[in-house]
Amino acid sequence: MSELEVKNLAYSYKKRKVLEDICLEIRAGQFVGILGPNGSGKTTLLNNINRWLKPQKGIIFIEGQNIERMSTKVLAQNIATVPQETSLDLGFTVEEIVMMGRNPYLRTFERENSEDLTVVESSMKSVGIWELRDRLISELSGGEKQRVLIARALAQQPKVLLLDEPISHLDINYKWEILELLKKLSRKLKIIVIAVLHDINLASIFCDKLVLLKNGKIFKAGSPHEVLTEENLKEVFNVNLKITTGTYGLPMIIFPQPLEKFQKAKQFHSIHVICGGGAGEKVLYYLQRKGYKVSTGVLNIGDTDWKAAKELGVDVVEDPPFSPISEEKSRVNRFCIDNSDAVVLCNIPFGYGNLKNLITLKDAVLEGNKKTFVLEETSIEKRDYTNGLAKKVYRQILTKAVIFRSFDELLDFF
Ligand SMILES: Nc1ncnc2c1ncn2[C@@H]1O[C@H](COP(=O)(O)OP(=O)(O)OP(=O)(O)O)[C@@H](O)[C@H]1O
Repeated sequence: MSELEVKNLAYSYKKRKVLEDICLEIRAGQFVGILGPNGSGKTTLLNNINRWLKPQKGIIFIEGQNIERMSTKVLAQNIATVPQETSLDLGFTVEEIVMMGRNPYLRTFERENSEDLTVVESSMKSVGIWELRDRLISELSGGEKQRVLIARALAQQPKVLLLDEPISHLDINYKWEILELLKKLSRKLKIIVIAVLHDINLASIFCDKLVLLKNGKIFKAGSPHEVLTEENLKEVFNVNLKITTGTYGLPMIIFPQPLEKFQKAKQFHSIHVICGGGAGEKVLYYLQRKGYKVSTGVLNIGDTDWKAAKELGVDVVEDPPFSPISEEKSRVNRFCIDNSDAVVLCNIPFGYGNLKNLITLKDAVLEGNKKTFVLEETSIEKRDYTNGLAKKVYRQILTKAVIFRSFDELLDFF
C-alpha cells in the first residue's frame, strides 16, 4: 500500500517563513483536499511534496522511502503534478501530450514501446478522452484540457497525484465531473490524490480528508465533519458562515441570511426565550428592560434562569425541580412560542432533560414562520450531552434562524 508521510516540514522563501511544523500521514486511495485562505501556503506545500522546492526542515516519505534520496526519474514515477497554470504547447495532439507522461520511464532518445502505448491508452480512457486523442490541444474546452493534464499525470503511473486548484477555472458542471473523476481514480488505482481546492462545499462532498491551513500551519486536519465547523472556518477565514448538513449528510456552508431580511426588531412586541441554567439571565433582563413582553420556558422551578425570570416578573412555563420536561408543559411552551412575535434560543447545554425544549422550538420553526434568533457563543458540539440528538435538532432550527455570535450582537439587534 503506498503511503505518504510528511514529517515536521518547514519552508521559507528567503527569510519569509511560509510553512512550519507540517505533519501529514495519508493512506493509499485517499482523496485529500487542501484548504486555506490566499497566501496560507497551499501551493508551497504541494511544491515541497513534489520536490520543486526544497524544505529547510523535515522529511517526506513515500512508502517509507525518503524522496530526497530518489533520482529525478524515480521521483517522477512516484509523484505527478497537475500545476495551477501550464503553458501547453498548442501544436501537440492530445495523445502526444499524454505520452509526455511516459518520459520518466524512457531512456534518452529511447522510443516509447508497446507498454507505454498501453499505459497512455488506459490513462486517456480512464479520464474519458480517448475519443479526443487526435485532436489538437488548442481545440479543446477548459474541462477537456484539464482531463488531458490529469491523463498525462496518470501516464506517469504515480503513487501520489498532486493538483493545484484543478477546478478553479471550470464551470460547475466540469468542477463536479473532475472531482468525481479524481475520487474514482483514487479508489480504483489506489493512489493518493491531493488537491488544493477553494470550493469548501465541493471539497466536503468529494474529499475523504481535509487539511485546513492557516498562516503556514495545519490548523485542523481530518474528515469533512471534523474540519468544516463554523468555529474553524471563522478562525481561519475570519467570516461567520453557517454550516448545515447537506443532502449528502455532509457539512455544507450556507450563507447566513442578512438581518435586514427580517422585520426590524423594534416591531416585535413579545419574545419567548428558551434558556436554563443561567444562560438566559442577561437576555431576559435586557429584553424585559427594553420593554418587550417576555416569556420563557420550560424551566425547572429553582433553576437560576427561573429565579431571574420570577424576579423580573417574566411569564414562566415551569416544571418541578430536577424533573425532565413534561409533555403537558411542552404543549404550553409551544403555545407561548406560537403566540410571541419572536423566539430567542440561548447558548444552553442540552441533556435528555431539556431536549424537549429544543424539539418544541424546532417543530414551531419548521411548521410555522417564526422569527427565530439563536445566541451561539459556543458550538453545539460542546453543549450536546445527548449523543448528537440535540445537535441534529439544533441544526434544523439553524436553517431558519438568525445567529448571534455574542451577546453584544444580540444587544445591537434588539
Ligand atoms: N516565489 C516566492 N517568493 C517569495 N514569496 C513567495 C513565493 N511564492 C509564494 N510566496 C509567498 O508565500 C506565501 C504562501 O504562498 P502560496 O502560493 O503557497 O499560498 P496559497 O495558499 O497557495 O495561496 P493562493 O490561495 O492565493 O493560491 C504567500 O505569502 C506568498 O506571497
